[in-house]
Formats: sequence, structure tokens, C-alpha cells
Amino acid sequence: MHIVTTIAGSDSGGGAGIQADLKTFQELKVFGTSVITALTAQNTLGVYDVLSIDPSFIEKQFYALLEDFSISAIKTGMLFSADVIQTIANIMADLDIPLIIDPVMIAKGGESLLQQQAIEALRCYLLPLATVIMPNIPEAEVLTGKKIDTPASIKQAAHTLLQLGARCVVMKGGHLSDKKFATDYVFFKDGRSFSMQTARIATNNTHGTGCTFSAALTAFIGSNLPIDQAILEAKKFIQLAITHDLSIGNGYGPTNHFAYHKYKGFCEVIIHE
Ligand SMILES: Nc1ncnc2c1ncn2[C@@H]1O[C@H](COP(=O)(O)OP(=O)(O)O)[C@@H](O)[C@H]1O
Ligand SMILES: Cc1ncc(COP(=O)(O)O)c(N)n1
Repeated sequence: MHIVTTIAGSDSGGGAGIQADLKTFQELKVFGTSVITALTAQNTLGVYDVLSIDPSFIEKQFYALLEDFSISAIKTGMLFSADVIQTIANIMADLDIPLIIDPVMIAKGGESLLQQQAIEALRCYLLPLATVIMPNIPEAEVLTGKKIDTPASIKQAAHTLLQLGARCVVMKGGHLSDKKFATDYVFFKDGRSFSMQTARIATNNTHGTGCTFSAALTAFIGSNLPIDQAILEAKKFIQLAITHDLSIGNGYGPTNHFAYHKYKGFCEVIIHE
């Protein structure tokens, strides 16, 4: 049994954060463990409050896992503050475990999940430790300080993130204006790149898409799938979770974490090398 860890915030609404990650891990048959960085009072309508967890207690959670388990992959989601990022980075720097970073900044409803002062800490301390960083377009713009709206600017931003130390960048295209396709762009340190294109689904039920995608990638990497295959299967997982949405709640509803097993033979992803 492969054991993986999510370091993220709790979403009381169950569609994003720790809850989305553990549901995804369970579906992909890895044993999920967690380090909770913050609690949110949240549903599909919005984030009503955030309670940050003291970094010393975050450290205790992390060390408790490391003492007892052989962890095969770790992901980070909502980290909230510079202190938390520094704490996680200090521990991660001594480990030889693949790290998948979802640089969560803003919830779908517009509430901030990362303090402004934490952006520099993310860039300087955590990003250089990334096996894969998977920003959405607004997050990549914040991390690189450049507007991203053309294929050339996507490539340029990915290269900036690779130069900062990440080994692979998955630029998620959900926020691009393409009405027909949802395209993600993958770039590796060795110069290789490819894109993955799926049909764009007309739905507001996209709460937790980034969390679910990065949790699926963590599960596949933690199960020793080669990285290209892990990224492709994770894209299928999120595409099916969006396609077969659940219509839960009255706002931006969650994705369907059950869909992959039922429909995985029926997901077309167009790859461009
Ligand atoms: N309407 C949609 N239809 C299909 N895939 C989507 C849709 N919106 C987002 N995605 C996909 O979901 C994943 C998360 O994308 P994105 O929305 O860019 O990130 P985030 O959830 O972090 O804001 C990506 O693989 C993206 O292509
Ligand atoms: C605790 C927590 N973590 C992350 C997100 C981002 O979710 P989304 O993928 O919808 O941007 C969230 N809303 N809440």
C-alpha cells in the first residue's frame, strides 16, 4: 500500500482542500495522510472565515507522519502564511520524497487563501523543492510577475518557474478564454514539453478542481507511475470529475471524485508534443 500526504487547508464544504485530496487518494487506492495548515468555514457559496494553525503544531503533525510512515509522495495546497511555508520547506528540504505543489492563492469565490507576504516565501523556499508545480494562470502570473495570455507567454512563465528550481511545471489552462477546450501545458527541466487538451465542460461546478487534479497526480506519482503517464491519468481524473459533476450546494459545486473509476475508459485527452 502506497502512502501519500496532503499538506493543505480543511474545506468544511468537502469539495476542495484536505477533503478533496483524501477523497481522491481513496479513489486511487493509496493510503492518504494529512497535515492540516488551516481550517476554513466554507461551502460552495464562499469562504466565511479562516483559522490558521500554529506552525509549531503543523510541524508536529508532519513529524508524526514521518516518524511512522514511509511516504511515497507529498502535495501542498493552501498554506496561508509565510511562516507555514517556511516550516514546511525546512522539513521538506531534508526529505527525498516527490513534492507536488498546487500554489493555492484565491478561492473560486474570490477570497484569499494565501497572505500577500507569503508569495515571496513560496517562490524562494518551497518552489525550488518542487518535483511538479501546477499553477493556474492567475497564480503563474503572480509567481512570475508577468501577464500570461498567449502561448509564448505560457512558455516564458513556465521557463521562469523551472529556473526557480521546479523540475516540472504544469500550467493549468482552466482560466484561459478558450470556450471549446481546457488545455494544460507541461514543461520539464530537460526541455521536453507537451500539452493536454480536453473538451471544456460548461459548468459552474469547479470548486476544488485544482486540489483534485494535484491530489490525483500525487497519488499516481506515489504509486510509481512514470511522470508523463501520471500527469495524463491525473488530467483524465479531473476531466471526468468535472464532466460528471454532482450539483451539490447552491454556488460553485464540487467535482465528482467517484467518476474516474466508473468512466475512465471514456475520456479523450488530445496530446500535442
Ligand atoms: N470547465 C472546464 N472543463 C474542463 N476542464 C476544466 C474546466 N475548468 C478547469 N478545467 C481543468 O481543471 C484543472 C484545474 O484547472 P484551473 O481551473 O486552471 O485551476 P484551479 O482549479 O487551480 O483554478 C485543469 O486541468 C483545467 O484544464
Ligand atoms: C481549503 C481550501 N483549499 C483550496 C481551495 C481552492 O479551491 P479551488 O480548487 O476551487 O480553487 C479552497 N477553496 N479551500
